[in-house]
Amino acid sequence: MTAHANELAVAVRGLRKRYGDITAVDGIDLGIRQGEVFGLLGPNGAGKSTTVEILQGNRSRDAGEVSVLGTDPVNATRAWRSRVGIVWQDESAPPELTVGETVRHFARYYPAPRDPEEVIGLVGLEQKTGSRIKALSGGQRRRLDVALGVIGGPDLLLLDEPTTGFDPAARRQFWELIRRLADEGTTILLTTHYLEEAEALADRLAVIARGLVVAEGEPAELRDRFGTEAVVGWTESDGSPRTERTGTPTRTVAELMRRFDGEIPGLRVVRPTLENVYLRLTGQEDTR
Ligand SMILES: Nc1ncnc2c1ncn2[C@@H]1O[C@H](COP(=O)(O)OP(=O)(O)OP(=O)(O)O)[C@@H](O)[C@H]1O
Repeated sequence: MTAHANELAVAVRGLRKRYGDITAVDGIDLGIRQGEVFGLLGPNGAGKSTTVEILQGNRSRDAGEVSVLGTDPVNATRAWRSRVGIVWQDESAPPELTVGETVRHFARYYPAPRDPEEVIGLVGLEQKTGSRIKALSGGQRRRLDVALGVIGGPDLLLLDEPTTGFDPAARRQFWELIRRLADEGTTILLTTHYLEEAEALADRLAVIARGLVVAEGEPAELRDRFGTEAVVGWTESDGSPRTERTGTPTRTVAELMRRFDGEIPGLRVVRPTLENVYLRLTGQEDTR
């Protein structure tokens, strides 16, 4: 790949993957800078997991160039694997082991692991160090999975839908954990269905739909770029509600002011949220 690509933690160009007749990934380009939290956002079946599995070196691809920490995952070595943290859902650890035993056990797989007690503290499980895995709640179990993903001291952490099934409080606690890891300088790629999650965590995000990146940028930038239209609503003299989608809401309101000669009945101006933008980009917009 080019010299520029070497500065990126993850560089993907023209990635394609088919499963029989299904095109899961249809030519994806991605560039993830070192130290950033990058969100891969998209609806079910968009191709997020397939992409992450290819980056992990756990799935073959049909076409495209992929560089993860300067290496093609197809040529993954043990040394490379120790630099890429993967958070598995329900890492297979014996349920009879305690949290402390499990983290210390996994640390032995790595050449330069982090301190197990420090990692347990990082994920907020210090009160549970002596608890058996089978006694953990779902959210605590997920924190343990993250602890096992970072115990090797990775430069890059890959998280595939880390908070699916969490209640809102657990999700917020998990976000804090991700921010703490990001503050330490770990590059993080996370996939999510939740726009709120991508907005809360990601420095930049790519929206993917039908195996393609349909938009990429900072959350605020995407809102500005795709969300310039506003909906102006008002009530006509006969009481019927009206709405108009417009790129120049001020002009629309000025015209209405002239028409109503002052106060406009039921006036509202609604700017699209990032959620509206996302739904439009992924083709799920309610067009009523
Ligand atoms: N092992 C597989 N064999 C056949 N088809 C697959 C396989 N894995 C994924 N697919 C299909 O590829 C497409 C993309 O799936 P993928 O899991 O990558 O999407 P996703 O964005 O992660 O979706 P979700 O959010 O539902 O996990 C889907 O149509 C899916 O059904």
